[in-house]
Amino acid sequence: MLNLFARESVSRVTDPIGAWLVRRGLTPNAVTVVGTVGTCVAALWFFPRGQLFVGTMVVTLCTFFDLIDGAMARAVGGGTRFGAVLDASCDRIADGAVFAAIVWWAFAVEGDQVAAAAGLVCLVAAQVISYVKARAEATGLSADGGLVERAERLIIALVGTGLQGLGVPNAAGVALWLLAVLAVITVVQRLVAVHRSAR
Ligand SMILES: CCCCCCCC/C=C\CCCCCCCC(=O)OC[C@H](COP(=O)(O)O[C@@H]1[C@H](O)[C@H](OP(=O)(O)O)[C@@H](O)[C@H](O)[C@H]1O)OC(=O)CCCCCCC/C=C\CCCCCCCC
Ligand SMILES: Nc1ccn([C@@H]2O[C@H](COP(=O)(O)O)[C@@H](O)[C@H]2O)c(=O)n1
Ligand SMILES: [Mg+2]
Ligand SMILES: [Mg+2]
Repeated sequence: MLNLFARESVSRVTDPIGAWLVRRGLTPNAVTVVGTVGTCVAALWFFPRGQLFVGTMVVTLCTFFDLIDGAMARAVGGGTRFGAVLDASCDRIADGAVFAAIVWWAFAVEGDQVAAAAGLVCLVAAQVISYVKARAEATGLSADGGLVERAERLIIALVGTGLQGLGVPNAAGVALWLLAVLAVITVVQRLVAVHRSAR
């Protein structure tokens, strides 16, 4: 949804930043890798220590690199095929680290097995949502869209951890269960889209 409706407005902010970074000599691939490493290190450092609010802020900042790398690619004339694969692969690594760190927090710090279970569903469903699209595209089919694409998934999870970090009880658990349900629905939506596209 955000991919459809927010991308243009976000690009108005990110495109000038991307063009400026390119002029400074940075490459899209470097920004993709730095953002991914930053996201992984921040999530795996802060969340398992129970530092949810600061962790949410740093992870959020690092995920913005993913909006900038595409803007830089556009500034250099559309990017490369390797860059597109690197970007999508790094997204999967970052998503894995974010949800693994939240599951770790829920299980080891909170002792909340119900939230940890929801986090595991989110972890697997997030990977499958993207895999269905990638596999469909590799076969010449399409499977775009769905209720929770990557931006929505990150926003729901990070609002949950951010609010929990501010002291709102069960915010992360509620966000994880909501996201788990929406993510499973999205897997089904993408499979239906592939089926339609195959016909
Ligand atoms: C009181 C509590 C406080 C809590 C505060 C925290 C709240 C958290 C709030 C926001 C966090 C937002 C993080 C969102 C980051 C979004 C990054 C992102 O993933 O963008 C997605 C997309 C770019 O996608 P890519 O092409 O790089 O990746 C594709 C994606 O991985 C697909 O995955 P799938 O959906 O299939 O699972 C793959 O299939 C595909 O292969 C792959 O290419 O960009 C967009 O969708 C554009 C719209 C994003 C809208 C984000 C809204 C963020 C809100 C504000 C942005 C303001 C911009 C300012 C930028 C400043 C930069 C310095
Ligand atoms: N290192 C990179 C990163 C991205 N690209 C290109 O940008 C597209 C993604 O743009 P977003 O605005 O959605 O982030 C991606 O599909 C590539 O075409 C790149 O070339 N190198
Ligand atoms: Mg990107
Ligand atoms: Mg990306």
